[in-house]
Amino acid sequence: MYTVLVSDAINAEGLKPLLDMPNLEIIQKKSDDPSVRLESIDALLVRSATKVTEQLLDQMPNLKIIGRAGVGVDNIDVPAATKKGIVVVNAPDGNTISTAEHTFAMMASLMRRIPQAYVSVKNTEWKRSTFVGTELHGKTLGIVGLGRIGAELAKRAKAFGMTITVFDPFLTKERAAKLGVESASLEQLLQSSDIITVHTPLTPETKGLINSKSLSLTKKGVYFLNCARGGIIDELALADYIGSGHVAGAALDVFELEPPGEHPLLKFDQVIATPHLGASTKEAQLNVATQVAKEVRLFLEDMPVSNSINLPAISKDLYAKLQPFHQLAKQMGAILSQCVKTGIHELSITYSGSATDLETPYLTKALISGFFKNRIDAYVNEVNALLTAKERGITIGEKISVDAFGYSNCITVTAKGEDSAFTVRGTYIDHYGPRIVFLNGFNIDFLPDGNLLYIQHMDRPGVIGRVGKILGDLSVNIATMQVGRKEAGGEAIMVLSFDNPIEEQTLSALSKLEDIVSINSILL
Ligand SMILES: NC(=O)c1ccc[n+]([C@@H]2O[C@H](COP(=O)([O-])OP(=O)(O)OC[C@H]3O[C@@H](n4cnc5c(N)ncnc54)[C@H](O)[C@@H]3O)[C@@H](O)[C@H]2O)c1
Ligand SMILES: O=C(O)CC[C@@H](O)C(=O)O
Repeated sequence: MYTVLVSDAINAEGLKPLLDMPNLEIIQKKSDDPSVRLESIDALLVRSATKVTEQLLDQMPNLKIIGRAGVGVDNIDVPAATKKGIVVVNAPDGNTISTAEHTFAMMASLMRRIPQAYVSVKNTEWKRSTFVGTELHGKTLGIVGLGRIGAELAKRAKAFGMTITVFDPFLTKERAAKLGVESASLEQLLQSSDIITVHTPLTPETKGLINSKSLSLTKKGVYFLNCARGGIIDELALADYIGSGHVAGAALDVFELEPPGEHPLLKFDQVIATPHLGASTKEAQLNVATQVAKEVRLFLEDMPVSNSINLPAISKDLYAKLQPFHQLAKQMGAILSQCVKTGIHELSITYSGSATDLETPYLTKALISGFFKNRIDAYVNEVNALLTAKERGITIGEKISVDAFGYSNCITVTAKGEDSAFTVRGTYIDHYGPRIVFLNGFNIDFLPDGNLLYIQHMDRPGVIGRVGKILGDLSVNIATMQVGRKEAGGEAIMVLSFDNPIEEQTLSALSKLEDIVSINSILL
């Protein structure tokens, strides 16, 4: 049974993928509502109002996924979520068109003074000469950040006969040419634009990107737009430049603090504003809610998600290929963890044969998460696997090799400690399944699943029989048994599988047997 908390106003129809899911309860309440049992929540769905802070996450130990019905995740402490292994997904393109259209509407309104004229007419005035505007045609629009929204805005502005200058450090020449925009430095953009609009995410690099210094480079009479995030344009600096008459006006959909209340910028008649409405259309809200609900459902059904902020994107087709190896890698990590009881400082993973064609970094993370699963008292998954290893001083090495030891593919992992090393090798055989084919120096062949016993013993007559007898005497049924040795009379291993977990008294009885070197119970 999963519990999903929807803590912002999210389109109800869009939640259908979750509403249709069996064994799932949806609670639609604010996260600070005292009736909400935060500790029981598995998934949290938000827009921009809920601030998903580390403190909130600390109260949600069961939380596995946060879905943001929108683009910007600046209201979510993503590093804190990542550290806790919580997947963060968003709906990156569901509101692109709506936000681009809103930005365009704001630009046209700003230049033609439509909001001011509207208020005047409503006040029974008819001041035609007061509201003389400026055409968009022939003007240079400077776009800072040419991602999804910036690009859609550029298309619309071009249709209105505007010249587009773009500053985006990640913009390639090919994409600029394809969109018919001119790529420029921020300085060039500031100096040449008649209207400047920002469409970057709010990050430590973009906070205050437009500040007093940048404003001093702009043309007198320039206009500014911010329909991305409050804070990308320094609000007080902008207010100074509007106050001095250098900046002719601004259109703002977003503020550093929302709602802005009595804000210095709102005192200017030449500033128009909307209450963060960029994505507020029926279409966008349905799109983002559906997109994020689908993602959360996929995740809860153990399927790959495509729009995660802190997990690599894996398509359904790719995951279908990856899934058997993903499971194998997790099991190998868990086997290693239960066989190696001492501290380790390195996990070295080698992919061979056709396994090298797979998304190996993802498999490495799965293997590490399997390794930590029963070893530490924290939730470790692909999201925080590397971070967890780093925090515990474990170096991760990933290699590829052509030598697949006679198999078509294999994954080999070695855990290295102070003066010991333990190696596990696994393969996936089509139409047969996953097999562990090498364990701590011994060739072997067993299915990594269920309740296993790994016994290291001396290769002497009667050992296997004695193990069988003890288990029989204790009414423990052996499901399968595989043996392996390096040389006659030397050390050997046996791996047994059982229908039920092995009890402590069975382990104790087996460990007292002659010629037994060590016994490990492995639960997968
Ligand atoms: N007002 C609203 O309701 C609303 C709606 C949707 C999105 N947004 C905001 O708009 C932002 C952009 O959305 P998007 O879907 O276009 O995102 P996007 O990721 O497609 O585009 C962001 C662009 O910014 C560029 N960029 C990043 N750092 C930069 C920097 N330092 N200088 C210049 N460019 C930089 C990136 O290269 C990218 O091309 C979102 O992050 C969100 O905060 C607001
Ligand atoms: O939830 C909203 O309406 C705002 C969404 C918007 O700011 C976004 O980043 O997608």
